[in-house]
Amino acid sequence: MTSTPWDEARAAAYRAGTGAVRPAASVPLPDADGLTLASPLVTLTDLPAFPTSSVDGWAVRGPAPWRIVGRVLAGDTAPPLGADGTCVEIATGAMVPAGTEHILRVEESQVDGDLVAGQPRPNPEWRTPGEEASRGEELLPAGTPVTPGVIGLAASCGYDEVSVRPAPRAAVLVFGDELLTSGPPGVGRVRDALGPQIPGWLRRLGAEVGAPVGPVKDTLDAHVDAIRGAFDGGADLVCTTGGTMHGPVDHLHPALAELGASYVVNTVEVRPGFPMLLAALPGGRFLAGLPGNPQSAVVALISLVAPLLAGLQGRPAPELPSVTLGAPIPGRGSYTHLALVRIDGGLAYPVPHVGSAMLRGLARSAGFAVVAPGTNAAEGAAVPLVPLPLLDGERQ
Ligand SMILES: Nc1nc2c(c(=O)[nH]1)N[C@H]1C(S)=C(S)[C@@H](COP(=O)(O)OP(=O)(O)OC[C@H]3O[C@@H](n4cnc5c(N)ncnc54)[C@H](O)[C@@H]3O)O[C@H]1N2
Ligand code: MOO
Repeated sequence: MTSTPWDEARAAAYRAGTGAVRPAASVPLPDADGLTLASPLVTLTDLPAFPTSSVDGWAVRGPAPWRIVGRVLAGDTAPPLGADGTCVEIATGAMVPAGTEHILRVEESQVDGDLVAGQPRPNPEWRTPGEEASRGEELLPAGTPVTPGVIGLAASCGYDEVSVRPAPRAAVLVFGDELLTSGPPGVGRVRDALGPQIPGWLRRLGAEVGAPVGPVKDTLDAHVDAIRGAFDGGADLVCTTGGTMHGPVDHLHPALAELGASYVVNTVEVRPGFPMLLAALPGGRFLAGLPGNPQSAVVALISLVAPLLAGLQGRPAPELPSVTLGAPIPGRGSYTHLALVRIDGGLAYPVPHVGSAMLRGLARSAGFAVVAPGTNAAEGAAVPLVPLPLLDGERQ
């Protein structure tokens, strides 16, 4: 068993994902929210597609006063303004007639019978075709996550459907006979803190996830059956929790052998979370083995599953922003140390209650500061941050 350095493990997980990127599919615009562009978004028309009035007023030609010869509303096709000394009433969003020299705002005009007078502003009060983008121009690259803003942009430049990478389908299997699924923990028994938690993280990383399954009985047969069942149910990725070590009832490794899996990563030189693994199964499917200790499971999720899912969705590899530490964080010898931090006044501070079996520190953290192997990070040092995949507003 060769352990992989943490940054190499992240890169290997991303490569594995890109090698099995989800096939592109065309979906109606409203269904694309949260998915990923499979091809660049190229505008199908000039934006705007026609000269468009920015104001309500009068489209005028030649010197004042102008005789009113018509009216053009948004949606109309405007006939040309043929003669000097004429104007048409024009609405915001309406097509500007050819021959228009100025648009005079209604509130800055004087109307007397069928004559209009006033001083137009010097700058054009309309948008010219192609001002925002020219037909055929690339607006967004492939790999862009589709947000409501992207959907709006696609609609404005003519799309009914977009080509996207569908969400990877993930399943969560919880291992551990000691786990309770309701009520308070008691003697020898702990509450399952991963089944209720992991699906939410996976969704924030772009996966589609059903209800967690488990606790799966601590036998090899039950493990193999549960994993097979999850893949047969259509999962591209199965996340298991617990059983990653080689204790008397840790059956994950033997189950992987029985299923013909090959390791992408088998243990990582990181603390906490080192027994994490990522395995590839035939057909471009994956199993992520998250350690049973709850914080370690989340470390595995952000270390291996996040880059894998980015690759499967055709997204760029997640980049790590840099943070400045407000307090020192010791290293963990030859391992990468991922230390939970909260951000306060622009500085990152380690939080208490960060044992690998604990979630109290994690629940109030923004992410993990990365302390490189063989180093200690001093107060004021700039280090990479692996953000927890929180939504805006969830980060404290
Ligand atoms: N001899 C050694 N033993 C262990 C080592 C080691 O190096 N040598 N490493 C420890 C580390 S590090 C971790 S992490 C764990 C990983 O163990 P497993 O992935 O095999 O997980 P389990 O043994 O099933 O459980 C570990 C721990 O976590 C609790 N647990 C499990 N699942 C859940 C859950 N869904 N919700 C809440 N808590 C859970 C479980 O009760 C155990 O306390 O191995 C160490 N051992
Ligand atoms: O991965 Mo274990 O301590 O690293 O929880």
